[in-house]
Amino acid sequence: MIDEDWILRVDHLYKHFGPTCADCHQLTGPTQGRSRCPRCGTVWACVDVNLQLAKGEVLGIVGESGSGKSTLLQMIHLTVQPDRGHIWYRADGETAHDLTTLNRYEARLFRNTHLGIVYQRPELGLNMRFSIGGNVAEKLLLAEWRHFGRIRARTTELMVKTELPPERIDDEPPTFSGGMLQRVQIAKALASRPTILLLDEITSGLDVSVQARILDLLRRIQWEDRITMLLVSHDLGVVRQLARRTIVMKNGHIVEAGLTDQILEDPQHPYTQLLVSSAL
Ligand SMILES: Nc1ncnc2c1ncn2[C@@H]1O[C@H](COP(=O)(O)OP(=O)(O)OP(=O)(O)O)[C@@H](O)[C@H]1O
Repeated sequence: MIDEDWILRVDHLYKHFGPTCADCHQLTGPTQGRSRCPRCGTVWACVDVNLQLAKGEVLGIVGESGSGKSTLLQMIHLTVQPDRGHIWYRADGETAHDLTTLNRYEARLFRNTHLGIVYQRPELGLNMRFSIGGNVAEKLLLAEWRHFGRIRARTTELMVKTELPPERIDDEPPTFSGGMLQRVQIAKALASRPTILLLDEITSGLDVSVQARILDLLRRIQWEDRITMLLVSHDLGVVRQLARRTIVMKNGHIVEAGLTDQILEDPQHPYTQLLVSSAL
């Protein structure tokens, strides 16, 4: 990737949960095979994480449960505050802004305008008591859309785009199937035309055929809208279908990064070799 091409850049990002002690760094990490310090109990969820996202690219993040993928995504989503490090965002032709310096109001507006997120569990991304129209409206109101007619028209447009029946605009999420709920989440995430879409294990737990249709949909959206995506999964098989580049996380650290095809063909780190052999 050309260095000047990035829209999002994460520099030396750290996040821990716990009191920390003098031995934390020696006792945790991929070499030790643990994120939790056995002396003080602190979990090192992300340690010195660096990455760049080019405009319009899909970057995969793979790693086992607890490797720090969701924490990284939440820091980029500005819902978890990093301990240190920077998250730079740069829109077309603009100067870069460090998102970690935004106050709560600015962060919320940025999140609702420029970012969309889809979770594995629909109840995290949707208000289950609001209709589909209400859920999309919630996101648009937070992005400072005010016109009821425009909000309603945008919702119908998004339902068509995500292959949901528009006549179900007033139905509530519990009446939809698992695959449809992921489409509703995608529709809501795309509502304000964000520049970056964050996807956290969104096909885990779905039937293979339903999973394939969701991945097809994302591929089409990425193609049509040129939207930048960060795709988190424990499954290299899912990531390979969408992401040209992939980073591999283990115990809070990035242990390998590169072109997905190259990682699959010639994994360098022993943990990646294990991931690849189990994905084949
Ligand atoms: N709020 C929190 N308080 C304490 N520990 C946390 C908190 N959030 C995350 N952790 C810990 O940080 C580590 C990384 O968690 P994270 O959810 O980012 O991993 P993950 O790779 O996304 O795994 P999973 O796919 O299971 O969610 C885990 O050990 C987790 O228990």
